[in-house]
Formats: sequence, C-alpha cells, structure tokens
Amino acid sequence: MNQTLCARHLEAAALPLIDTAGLFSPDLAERTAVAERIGAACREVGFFCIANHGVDPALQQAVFEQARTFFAQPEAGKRALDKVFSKANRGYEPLRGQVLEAGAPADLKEGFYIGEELAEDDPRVLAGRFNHGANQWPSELADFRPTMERYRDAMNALANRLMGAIALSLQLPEEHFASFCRDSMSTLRLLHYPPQPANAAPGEKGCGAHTDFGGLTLLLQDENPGLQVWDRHSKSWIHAAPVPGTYVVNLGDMIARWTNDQYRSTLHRVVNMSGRERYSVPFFFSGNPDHLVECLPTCLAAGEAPRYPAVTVEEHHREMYRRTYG
Ligand SMILES: O=C(O)CCC(=O)C(=O)O
Ligand SMILES: [Fe+2]
Repeated sequence: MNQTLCARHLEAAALPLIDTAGLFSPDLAERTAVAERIGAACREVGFFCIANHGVDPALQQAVFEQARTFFAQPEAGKRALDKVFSKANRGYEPLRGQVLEAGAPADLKEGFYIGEELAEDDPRVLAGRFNHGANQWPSELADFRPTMERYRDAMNALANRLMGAIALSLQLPEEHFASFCRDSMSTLRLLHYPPQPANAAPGEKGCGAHTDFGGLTLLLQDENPGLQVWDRHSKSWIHAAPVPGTYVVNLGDMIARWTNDQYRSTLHRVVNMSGRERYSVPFFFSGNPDHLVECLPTCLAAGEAPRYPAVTVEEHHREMYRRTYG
C-alpha cells in the first residue's frame, strides 16, 4: 500500500478499501490474493474502493476540468448536443432527464454520454445495434475529445483487469470473461449535480435509488460527497464519502445474474447535500452486446436452479434504458 492511502483515509472509508497493486504483478499468486479480497467485497457489499489502480491522476483531473467547462456553458450550447439527436444515446442529457428510481421525481443531475466512436458505415451501426454509433463532441472545446478518448481507453484496460480478478475470485480461469470483454459497449458518463435545493420536492434527489445495469462500474468522484449505498444489514444508507486517489467499483445486474445473486448488484443513490456543485464520472463496462449472460456453473449449488433466464448484453441494456428513459 503506498502513501496515497494514509491511515485517515482507511478509517474514513465506509466501503471496503482494496489495494489493487497486486493485480499488476506477473505472479498469479499475487493477483489471486487481490482477487480473493475483491470476491469477499462482491459477496458482502457489491461495492468497494480500489487504490493503486494505475490510472494517471493528471488524466483524472483533466477529465474533471473538461466536464466542468462543458457543463458551465449556456444551456443552448449544451442542448445543441442533446442526446435526442443521437441514435446511439450519446451526448447531453439535461437536468431531470432520467428517472432512475421508479415512481420518484426525475433526477437532479445533468449528464453527458460518450461511447465507442463508430462510423455511420460500420456494420453494427447499419444493423441498428443498440447504443452503437458516433459521439456528439463539443467542437469548441479542443481538448474535450482527446481527453475523454484517453480516459475511456484507460478505463477499458482497468475494467478488463478487474474482470480477470472477478473470474479468479469465482474459481474460474483469469481469462474466463474474455469474450464478454471483447468489443465492450462501455459508456463513459459525465455527471453534474447542483446542490440539493432547500425546496426540493419529496423524494427529489441527485440520482434516484437504483442498481447499475451492466457489468462493472468504475466511479470517479470529485471531493464532494453525495453517493449513498444501501446496507442490507442495518437497512440504512451508508454515506460513501470520496476517498482521494481511489475509484468506487460496483457490480451491475449482469454480475448478479452470472453468480445467481452470490455477488451483489447493490442499490445506491446520490443526494448532494455538500452545498457545492458535485461532479462525478461513472464508467460503465457493459460487455460485448452478443455475449449471453447466464448463470456460471461455479455459482450453482447442487439442486439449485438459476434465478434469471439467460439474456444477451444487448437485450438486457435495451430493456433497462427503456425502463429509465420512458
Ligand atoms: O454520481 C455518482 O456518485 C453515482 C452515479 C450513479 O450511480 C450512476 O450514474 O449510475
Ligand atoms: Fe449507479
């Protein structure tokens, strides 16, 4: 563990904090030792923080800088890139554009979606595959696109490594999820939460209670707290204050399907009580659209039946977007 993780941070961490330096070791035993800690966190909480993940802090800061600059633009400039203009769900999502918690008021956040850049004549785009297509880029912000593309590459690499650890933690070969990871339909999402208004409607909050749809989520937060994670033991919300230098990692619904709920896709929400503007950058690693997600053989006890029918990554995401965007 290096000095980015001081004792104060360890005490403050409400979620399990895992040093992932060992995942970069050529020694399988070292990678397996980290994987076992990850496996325990996946079973218990479904959320954990990782330190020593290898992502350049300067790149993270550049992402925040670009996000702040983008959201600070006048509304009309942002609306010019509204995701209604995209067939691939890319671009700007205005405040109250999504209802993540069924029945609750719309979310007090604005966002920006970025995915893999695919040309109009890419066979997957021509075939109308879900969320496949070109991005909408703010052309007046020269550094925006290269920064986001570098960051997406770094996140894809880290997510691949973490999927290897998850495989090891489930007594599977490290490369078990290789076909899931190939050509992953990952999404980078920039989020901006205004301070929670004093006159908020009942139930109104930054992000309604939800579980994530996909595989892994890697969340970069600024210094302003807001994320809350449901604790099934105490039946209360844990305030997951940001731990500098770490990512919050959580499991999406597909990992719960693979593991028959042995690994948890845990409910979480955001309430920005910090009194400041809060920025966060979740990266959703969703996997190959054709991959069939079905219960893993190592996750089925004798006589036990899978709780979920097999579903492809694409079918699953189509349905989840339909539910939260109406
Ligand atoms: O902003 C955050 O801290 C969490 C965002 C989130 O849960 C999501 O976008 O799925
Ligand atoms: Fe989420």
